[in-house]
Amino acid sequence: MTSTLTISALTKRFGAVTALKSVSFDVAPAERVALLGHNGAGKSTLIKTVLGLIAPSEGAVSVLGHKPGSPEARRQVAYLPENVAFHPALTGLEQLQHYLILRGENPRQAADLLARVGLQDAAKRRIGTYSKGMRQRVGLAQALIGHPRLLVLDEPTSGLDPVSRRRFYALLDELAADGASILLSSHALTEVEARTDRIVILSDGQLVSDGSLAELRRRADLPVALHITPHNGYASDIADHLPGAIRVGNALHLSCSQDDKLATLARVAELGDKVAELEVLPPSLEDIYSHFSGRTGQ
Ligand SMILES: Nc1ncnc2c1ncn2[C@@H]1O[C@H](COP(=O)(O)OP(=O)(O)OP(=O)(O)O)[C@@H](O)[C@H]1O
Repeated sequence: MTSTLTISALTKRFGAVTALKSVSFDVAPAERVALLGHNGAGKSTLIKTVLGLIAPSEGAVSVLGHKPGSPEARRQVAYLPENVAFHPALTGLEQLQHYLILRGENPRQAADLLARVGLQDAAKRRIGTYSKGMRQRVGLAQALIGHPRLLVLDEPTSGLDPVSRRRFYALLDELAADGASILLSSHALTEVEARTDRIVILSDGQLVSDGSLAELRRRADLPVALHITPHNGYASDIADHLPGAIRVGNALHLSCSQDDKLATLARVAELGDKVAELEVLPPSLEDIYSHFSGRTGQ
């Protein structure tokens, strides 16, 4: 199947700064790909290159076989920036009609587009009265003009509440089901985990990981944590039976590699009634992200 987006050995330098270092990946039709990375990792630079706003220093980008920024590519790509700005005095309907006219499309589509993003009831209200989530949805409605094959979304849900985020991703799911590809940048692995098919992680301009969350989890091979709550008086017995267990309050904490998980659980099972409760905690998404991005706390 022909890729919607192909990025081949893309390098971008700004003077002495190399913002992207030989980055390669594809986005297939109907695929939802999250682009993650710390501040300055190169996400915006990559997005700008895909949109044709800046040229690669080396390597190539192809959007449905076209050069980014070419009229053919622009017709098929839509972009939603992190902070969308609209004219506050225009209604949602007027703003959309204006964009449709600029794109040479029939302005009558405005009401349908607004309904698609759930803004039908607010269509005739001034955008100045919209919440951030509503403005973001106007942005998405604008991005839907002309049935783009690739949607490029730069931190589309930053500042949105959990319900608005869920609605936003539900709409992206519909678009992907219609065959559109989605490339969205984010800082939050937790947020994109269930909503994207693949996660690409950039770190200092390099692609450090590319795969589904399950693949990243396997590749990271981070330890599993076990939290054991002993029945009264058995903490010492359990600690003796499980070398490496550390007492934390009333519980005992233990960690083991993925490969040792079953053997460790078998050791815990040997303790029988001495154990009141057992919790098995796989590595968190943040742990996985930190592992690949080489950073913590982001
Ligand atoms: N026009 C420019 N001139 C010089 N350096 C730049 C330019 N644009 C980006 N850079 C540098 O390139 C690197 C990557 O920046 P970029 O904006 O792509 O990161 P990012 O991952 O989008 O970060 P953030 O999450 O903070 O938006 C940074 O070191 C940045 O300072």
